[in-house]
Amino acid sequence: MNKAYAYDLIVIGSGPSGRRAAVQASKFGKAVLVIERHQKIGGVSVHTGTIPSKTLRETVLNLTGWRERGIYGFSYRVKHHIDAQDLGRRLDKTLSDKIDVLEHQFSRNGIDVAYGVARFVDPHTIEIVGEQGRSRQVSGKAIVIAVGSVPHRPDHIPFDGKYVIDSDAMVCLEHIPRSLVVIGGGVIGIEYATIFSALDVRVTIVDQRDQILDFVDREIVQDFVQQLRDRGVNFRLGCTLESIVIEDDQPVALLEGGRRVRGELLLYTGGRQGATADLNLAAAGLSADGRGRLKVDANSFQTEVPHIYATGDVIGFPALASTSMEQGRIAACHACGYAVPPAPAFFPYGIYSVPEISTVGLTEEDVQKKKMPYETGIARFRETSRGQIMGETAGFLKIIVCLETHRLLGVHIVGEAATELIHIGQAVLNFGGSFEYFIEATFNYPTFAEAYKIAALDVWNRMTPRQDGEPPAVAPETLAPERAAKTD
Ligand SMILES: Cc1cc2nc3c(=O)[nH]c(=O)nc-3n(C[C@H](O)[C@H](O)[C@H](O)COP(=O)(O)OP(=O)(O)OC[C@H]3O[C@@H](n4cnc5c(N)ncnc54)[C@H](O)[C@@H]3O)c2cc1C
Ligand SMILES: NC(=O)c1ccc[n+]([C@@H]2O[C@H](COP(=O)([O-])OP(=O)(O)OC[C@H]3O[C@@H](n4cnc5c(N)ncnc54)[C@H](O)[C@@H]3O)[C@@H](O)[C@H]2O)c1
Repeated sequence: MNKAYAYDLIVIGSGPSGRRAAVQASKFGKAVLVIERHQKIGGVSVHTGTIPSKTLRETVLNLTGWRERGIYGFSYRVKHHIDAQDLGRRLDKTLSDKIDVLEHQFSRNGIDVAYGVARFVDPHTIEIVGEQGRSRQVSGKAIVIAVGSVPHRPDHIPFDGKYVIDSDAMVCLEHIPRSLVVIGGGVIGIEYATIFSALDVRVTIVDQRDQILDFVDREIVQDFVQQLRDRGVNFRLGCTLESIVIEDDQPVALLEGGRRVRGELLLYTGGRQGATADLNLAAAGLSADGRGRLKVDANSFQTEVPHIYATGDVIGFPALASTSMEQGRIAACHACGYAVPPAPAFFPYGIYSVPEISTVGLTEEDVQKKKMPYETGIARFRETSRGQIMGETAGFLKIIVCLETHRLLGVHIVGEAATELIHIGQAVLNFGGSFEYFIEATFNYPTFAEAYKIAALDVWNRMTPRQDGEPPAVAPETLAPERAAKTD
């Protein structure tokens, strides 16, 4: 242990990034303290965000029999009357198992945990204010701020926990509403909207933008939106929420231009903000932006005060549990004097809507903007044997390929297992591989992964000279030399 300070590393926050930072530093033999304001470790990810929402999704898919409807018809149900208690039961078990694993991880790695609100006294000293206002001070050679984020709650939204709620309240609903209005078609809004639509709840999604999920490839979003419209989800896009009133025991969203949208419950998911309000950042020589976020060096995650790092949601984009964990690990390595390379260029997005969406690399819109010569290949899941066995009637995988180098530029998937499948594309992309890898490699059969081969063949067929005199869809000079030779 460093003599001048009580701890080598103090981590504020026990979410994914704080946990990774703490465990990494303890593996280097450092004395580590994690400070957590809640009574259980885990962060947003475990208590109100990632794990609860994904558990809820899995419960809904299982109890409704959603995955079997392609085979047995749309009226197929595993359980006919699903109530909030049915949803809560699995959630309680998953969360208590998860917390147990995390607590054991901390104790076997010798990580100290202090429960209370952390605030800076000076750049190396933190006061921990516990229950009943009891406080103590600790000092650390290095500090990681991993305080995460909280839902953005604008003043004009009348949150009351009954008619108008934010995403934190979605994990403890006492009953399932018959209709739901979701304000905000970002990832959180879309995930909950589609999970509740799978429960036969009437859902309306309102967003001020003309399109939802604007960072996702348009062809994927168009297919996704069409699937949702087909099952009765309503969209009010390009509509800004002005205010909310309660009429006849129901919330009514009043939209710019006079439109009204009514439902039994209104979920507001208009973004999140960094949870820095209680940190007394000025005492550490730091300040946050208007949304509570901190600025860091993109490679080391150091703030302007070099021994203080910030990781996870508190630094803003991309604000994912997956990327937050990596940031925490890299920051701890840097703080402990261990050089690690920066994270690979492309990370995946997994949107756990019903159906799933996952994406890595450039979208078709990106390559068009960059004026790169490209070709796309598509595989429908219903064309894969695994898809047929599982009754998949929708969903597809799209690859984008550079015509000059044949390198894979992007992979975009909507449908079952998208969030797992994406990692095959991610590996090829980050290793700089060409799409021919998918053609030459042998895949397990039957699998959804076969879709990569089908999509790659789709590209290949369009690039390959035909023997019936018809020109190929893509000029032959775009073929790599060794490929052109093979087709002679
Ligand atoms: C509904 C929802 C679904 C999501 N789904 C996904 C998903 O499927 N996949 C994905 O990758 N990401 C998902 N996310 C995002 C993911 O949860 C976050 O990116 C992740 O939790 C951020 O981790 P973090 O370590 O930055 O902080 P957090 O998980 O936010 O944890 C921060 C911790 O710091 C503590 N803290 C704050 N201030 C103080 C203080 N002053 N003193 C002491 N402790 C403090 C908090 O109590 C909290 O426990 C989802 C988020 C939400 C809200
Ligand atoms: N699966 C995942 O990876 C996952 C899941 C959930 C959350 N997250 C993370 O959580 C973060 C927050 O997600 P989010 O969905 O709350 O925020 P967001 O910022 O992504 O989306 C908010 C949406 O609300 C709309 N909006 C805001 N105010 C509005 C108004 N007054 N009227 C109409 N529309 C309005 C915005 O146009 C935007 O589309 C994201 O950054 C995401 O990375 C990730």
